[in-house]
Amino acid sequence: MKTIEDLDVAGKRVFVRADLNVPLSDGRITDDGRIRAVAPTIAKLVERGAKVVVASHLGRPKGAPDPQFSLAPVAERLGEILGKSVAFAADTVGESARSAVAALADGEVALLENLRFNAGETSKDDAERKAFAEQLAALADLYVGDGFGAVHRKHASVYDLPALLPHAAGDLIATEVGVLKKLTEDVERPYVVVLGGAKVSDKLGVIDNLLKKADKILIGGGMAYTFLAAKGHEVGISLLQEDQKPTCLAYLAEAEKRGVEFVLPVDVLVSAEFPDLKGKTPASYEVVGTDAIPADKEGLDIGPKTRELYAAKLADAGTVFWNGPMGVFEHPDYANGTKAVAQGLLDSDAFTVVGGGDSAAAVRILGFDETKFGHISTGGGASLEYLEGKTLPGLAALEG
Ligand SMILES: Nc1ncnc2c1ncn2[C@@H]1O[C@H](COP(=O)(O)OP(=O)(O)O)[C@@H](O)[C@H]1O
Ligand SMILES: O=C(OP(=O)(O)O)[C@H](O)COP(=O)(O)O
Repeated sequence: MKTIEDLDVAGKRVFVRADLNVPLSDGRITDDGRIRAVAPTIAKLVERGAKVVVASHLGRPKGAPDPQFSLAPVAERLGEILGKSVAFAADTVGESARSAVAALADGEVALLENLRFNAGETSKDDAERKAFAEQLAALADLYVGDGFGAVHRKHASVYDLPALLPHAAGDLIATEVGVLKKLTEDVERPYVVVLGGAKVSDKLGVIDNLLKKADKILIGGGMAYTFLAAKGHEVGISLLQEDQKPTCLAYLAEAEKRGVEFVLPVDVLVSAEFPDLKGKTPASYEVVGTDAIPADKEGLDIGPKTRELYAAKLADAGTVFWNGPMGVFEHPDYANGTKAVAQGLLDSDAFTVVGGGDSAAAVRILGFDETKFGHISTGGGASLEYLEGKTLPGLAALEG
């Protein structure tokens, strides 16, 4: 893979595909980790006299403009981090983008509006994706892929665009791949994988491969309920991937066959309502065993017994990979499971890797010192698929 040092960027328009998918609350950025992570690449290009065109997705808008997913607040924050103003284009490939790029002097930066406001970005139709990539290619001379969190997506700006322009990997991708590669080689054992979060359908599949590598797998967050339901428990109105129940049962059987400790929550915090994440008014919840979840309630965090159990399972770890918060950590009443796992990582002597936009944000928002972890990856799904040994579209495209 080429690096940005291999590109002659001075005076050229350089398209940087970043992952600036940061958590927002009421239009305010609650954690800027992903912006800080890619800023050194942008600063290096600025230093070398490039005209830098930055692009990213944010959230999952449905292929059309949706103001709640605008990158405008990110342009401002990126400018603060870089210490220079960042022009913001109100569209991605339209008049605003064209004029913002045309107005760039050497060493200046513009951020385009959310790539996913265009249906072509995520289209499953190759021709539609390529057509959008061609529109993006018209805005630049060179391409730098540095959106590690999105390299597992076969999307126009990640996969198709690098084929149209001379390209290289940015420094963030190089660092991420360097660390994660170590976890695919010989790891210090016991190797413990902790999985949670809300992107259940995306991430259940990776367990198949992790069963061949890990010594213990601890499940929490929204991921737990499909397993509990598969085992015949009532899960009320919790996150559930009904069609994946047979897969979950197969994983549990395979874990037993291989001697992998597969651990599910023994108790959870349940509520009839999703918490108020804006005002953070106190939640009303109860702690129940996972064999006693009421039919009209939703599981929103792991309970105190599970916190203790997971801390004990982490204590003797040699290596830990963790993706996905244990609960709806954005509300203080449901943050204790995530805190306990973060603390469990720090209390062990293990080499610890935390991956994922929300997991990394959770660690910082909950007050942990990020430098105490072995590595904080900007990608959750991306790092899991990398650990699976899969060819990731966004990395393969940079190799070609
Ligand atoms: N039990 C749960 N029910 C609903 N959402 C949950 C639950 N546990 C965690 N979450 C949510 O999961 C989200 C993060 O999931 P995900 O995107 O998969 O993680 P990451 O970004 O770290 O890869 C958080 O917003 C959190 O509120
Ligand atoms: O937040 C992301 O992934 P993650 O939650 O797995 O870390 C990336 O920005 C990818 O977003 P997507 O899962 O909507 O494609």
